[in-house]
Amino acid sequence: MWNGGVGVGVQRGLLALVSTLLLVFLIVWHFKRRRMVKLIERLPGPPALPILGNALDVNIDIMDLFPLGMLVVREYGPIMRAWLGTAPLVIISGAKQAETVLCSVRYLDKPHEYSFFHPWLGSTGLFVADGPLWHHRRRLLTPAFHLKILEQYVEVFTLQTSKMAEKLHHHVGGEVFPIFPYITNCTLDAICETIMGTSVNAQDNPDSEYVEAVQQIQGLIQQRMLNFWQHPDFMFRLLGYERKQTQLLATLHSFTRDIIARRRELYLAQRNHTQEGKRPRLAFLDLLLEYSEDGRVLSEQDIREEVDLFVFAGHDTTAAAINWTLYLLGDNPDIQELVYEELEGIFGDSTRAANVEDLREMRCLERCIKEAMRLYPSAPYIGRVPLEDVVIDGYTIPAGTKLMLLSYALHRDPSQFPDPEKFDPDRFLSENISQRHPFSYIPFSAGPRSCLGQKFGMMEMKVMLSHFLRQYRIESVVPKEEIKVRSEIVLRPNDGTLVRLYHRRGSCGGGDNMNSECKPSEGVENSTVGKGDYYEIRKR
Ligand code: HEM
Repeated sequence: MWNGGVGVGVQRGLLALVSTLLLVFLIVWHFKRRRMVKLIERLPGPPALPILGNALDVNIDIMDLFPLGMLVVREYGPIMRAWLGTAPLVIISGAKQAETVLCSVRYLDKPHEYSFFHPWLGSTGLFVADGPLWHHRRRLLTPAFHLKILEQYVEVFTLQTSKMAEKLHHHVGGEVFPIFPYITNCTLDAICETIMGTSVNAQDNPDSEYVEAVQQIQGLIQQRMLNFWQHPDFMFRLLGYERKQTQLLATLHSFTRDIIARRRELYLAQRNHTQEGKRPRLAFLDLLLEYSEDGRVLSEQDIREEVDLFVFAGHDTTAAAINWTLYLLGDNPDIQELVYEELEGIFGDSTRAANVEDLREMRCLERCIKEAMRLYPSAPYIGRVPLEDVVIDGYTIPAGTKLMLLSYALHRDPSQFPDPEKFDPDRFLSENISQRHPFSYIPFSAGPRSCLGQKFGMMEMKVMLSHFLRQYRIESVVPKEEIKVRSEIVLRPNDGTLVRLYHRRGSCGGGDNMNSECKPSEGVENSTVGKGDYYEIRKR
């Protein structure tokens, strides 16, 4: 009886202590956040629950997120707030507001979620690094994307598209099939060959360990970003995802390390060649090897991280943009005919491959690509975190607040793009561009941290699309109003984009024909890069 009385007393005492501590914690927390909450609450935004904020509103199907986003930004305007639990999120969907964020070097850091890429891409690589480290890497890597260097890649893009066209051959004639997986494997082959100088043969061998690991790691990171309960490391571990990630990383990293080792041997052999005055620069990796010769500028690990980054940043984004352009052309046969006429004007009856001069002539195709990236930007949102308080459109946003630039909504602003859902490539005629705010269209982001691979991507898309459209007529099966997109890091079609294909060249079969005559482009022939070196590398 007496003992029981003491036990109850101790329990009550403990409860009172814990409650007091919790109360003190909540009061301190509340006062610390008071200024931030006050500033954020000045922004328009939907009503939020205590603690949960708007978390329940966004706990919906991944396909419904962007339609919901469109509704809220139309209701609350180009700068608005939401609460993800107790954390504020400022959503920007106006050109003027986007300009303030993207143009300032003070707001360059990326949100915490980007750190989920660290195990794969490292924490010092260009895409994920912040501050002075990012500056240094950006300066170092920019020369690798000089037009003269990119021109030599036209040949790779052509060869890979020829392969894709050949594989699509058996679908011709009215069968409905999803085209997106073909495009993804094609761009993966192209990026690996241009960045690492090595073919991964994703098109011939889509089930290879490396190809599967590239797809799966992106899926893991993607789902971790979207599901906040997987954010803490211990939860990620507890749910078994970390083990899976470690397995995938073993495959990915050992593959890249092996490539680098083999390429280094080749590089050293070629360097000796150079001393005789014949040195080619072949792949992006060669430039990195050059920087690392004395081990001071880039370490072995730095090189691996950058190579992995460029494979990641350069293949899915381009695949998605090619996919959406094809989808929209298949949905707008009259515009597809205009593109085909343009290509006929450039190539006539010839089945030769495109060269750099041809690419410059493809103005109608370029407008279609740009319009497709307006409606379906490969990177539908861009994250930033200001390092100090910033004033955007008259609102003070406290340092550390997560900013989300929603390009998907920005590109549908009716004040900049009247009748925004309509596919109208003429919006990109120069007289129409000059009427718009320069930040109303940002598929490659903008400002100092914009996409480094923009020219590379544009060139690749033009080569691949022109090659494809000269051979095939495409018909989209699902009308645009019924299209569902997955609101992920890269904007993918939910159904793989269902299409039908028809030959352009009747019974002679464009695919085979064009393959047989596919020559290295003039750009490569005339460039300063040593002729035939590409093939030399591939044979080895
Ligand atoms: C259609 C194709 C592409 C699109 C739409 C695209 C879009 C973007 C966007 C929106 C960003 C900014 C991301 C952010 O700040 O969060 C970005 C960054 C980047 N992109 Fe691309 N990209 C494409 C192709 C490529 C290619 C082919 C490469 C490389 C070969 C590449 C390399 C990069 C790199 C390295 C960055 C980081 C730049 C930095 O932080 O300084 N991209 N891209």
